[in-house]
Amino acid sequence: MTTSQQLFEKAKELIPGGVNSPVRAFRAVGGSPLFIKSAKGPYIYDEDGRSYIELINSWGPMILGHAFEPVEQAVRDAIQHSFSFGAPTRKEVEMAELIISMVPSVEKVRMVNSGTEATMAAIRVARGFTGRDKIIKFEGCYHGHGDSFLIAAGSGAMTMGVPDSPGVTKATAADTLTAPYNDLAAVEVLLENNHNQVAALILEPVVGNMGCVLPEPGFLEGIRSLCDKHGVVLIFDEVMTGFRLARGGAQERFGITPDLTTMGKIIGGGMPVGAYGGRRDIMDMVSPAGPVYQAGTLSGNPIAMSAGLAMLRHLNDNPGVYSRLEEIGTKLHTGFSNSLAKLGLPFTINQIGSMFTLFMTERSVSNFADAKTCDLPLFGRYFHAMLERGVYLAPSQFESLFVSVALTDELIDQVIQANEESLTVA
Ligand SMILES: Cc1ncc(COP(=O)(O)O)c(CN[C@@H](CN)CCC(=O)O)c1O
Repeated sequence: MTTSQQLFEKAKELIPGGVNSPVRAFRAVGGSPLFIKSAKGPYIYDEDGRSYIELINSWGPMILGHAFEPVEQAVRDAIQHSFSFGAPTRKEVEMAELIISMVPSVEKVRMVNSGTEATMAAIRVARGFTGRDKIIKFEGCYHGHGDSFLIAAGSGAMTMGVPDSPGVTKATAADTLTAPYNDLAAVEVLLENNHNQVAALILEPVVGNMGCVLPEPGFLEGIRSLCDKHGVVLIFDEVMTGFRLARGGAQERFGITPDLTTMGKIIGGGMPVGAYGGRRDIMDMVSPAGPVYQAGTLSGNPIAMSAGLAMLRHLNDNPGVYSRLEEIGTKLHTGFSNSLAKLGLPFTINQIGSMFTLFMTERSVSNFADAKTCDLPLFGRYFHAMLERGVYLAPSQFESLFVSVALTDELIDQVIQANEESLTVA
C-alpha cells in the first residue's frame, strides 16, 4: 500500500468518508485519494514523493501558484503578532477598501470565513431587505452547503448523487425555487407564479460547479432586467469567478451589475476567508448597522487578512496576470481540441479565461441536464490516466479546472500531451 492509501484507511476510521470535504474522496473517479504533503508553484507533491502538475489549485485560491512568496511573507510577518484578537483591525479596513476598489458594485462588504457563510448571509440580508421568503437558484449551481442551497445543487452534491440532501427540511426546501441554467423563460414563470414572494435570485455568473458552463448571450442581461422588474435582489455568487475571470470578476467581464456579490477562495490567498457585499442600502441592513444578524469569531482574522491582502494587491497591481491566464486557458483549449479532432472524439470543451472543463459527452453543455449526459466511468478512467501521467485534475466531471499563472508553456504542452495519451487509453 502507498502512504496515501495507508493514511486514507486510517482517515476513514476517524473522519466521515476519510475526508473533510466530500469531493476530495475520489468517490466519483474511483481509487484512493492522494494525500498531499506540500506544493510549490505549479506542482503538488503527495506523501509518496510523487509530483503532479496542479490544475485544481485548492479549487481556485492558488491562482498565483502554490507558496507564492509575497503571500507567504505576509503571513510570516503577521503571525509574530498573535493569530486572532476578536477585535477590529487596520487590515480589515484595508481589505474592505481594496475589495470595494476592485469590485465597483460592492459599496460595503462584510468578511466571513467561507463561501458558504457568505451565501447564507447574502440571502438572509436579501430576505430582511425585501421582507420576502423565497429564493431562486439554478439546477447544478453550487453555493456552499447551506440548507437553502442543497436543492438541485452542483459540485460535490452532484458528484455524490445527492443534489437534494437529506436533512434539509421540507419547509426550507419549499422556499427555494429552481430553474434550468440559461433558461430565462423558466425564471419568468417562477416570478409570475410567486409574485412578490421572491427575495433573491442567486447564480454563478459563470458556472464552475456542474463543470464550466457559460451564460448564453443575453442570459445575464435578462436575469438583471427580470430582477429589476420584480424587485428581486440579484446575487452574483463569485466565490469561484471573483478576481479570477477579471480583476473585478465575472461582473466586470460581462458588464452586469448585481445587487450583492459573494466572494471567497482567492480573497483568502489560501486561508479560510469569505465575504459578501454590495449596495449600501442593502448592506446597511446587516448588524450592528441594521437588524439582520450575522457574526463570526474569526471573521476578518488578521492572518487571513494578511494573506488575502497580499494576493489581492498582487492581482490589483499586475494586470498582466489576467492576460497570462487568458493565454493559458486558450492554449489548453486549443491543444485539447486538436487532440479530440485527431482522435475523432466528439467531446465538448467549455472554457473561459482560466476556467475549463472537458465534458465526456458529445452534447453541448449549457445546463444541468446536458452535463448529466457525460460518460462518468470514462471520465474516471481518463482522470486516472492523467494522474499516472503526472497531471492532477479535479476528481469529478462536475467541476471546473482552475489554472494558475505558474503554469509555463512547457507544462501546458505536457498537459496537452498527457491529455491526448489519456484519451487514447481511457
Ligand atoms: C460558486 C461557489 N459558491 C460557494 C462555494 C462554497 O464555498 P466554501 O464554503 O467551500 O468556501 C463554492 C465552493 N466550491 C467548491 C468547488 N466546486 C469547493 C470544493 C469543496 O467543496 O471541497 C463555490 O464554488
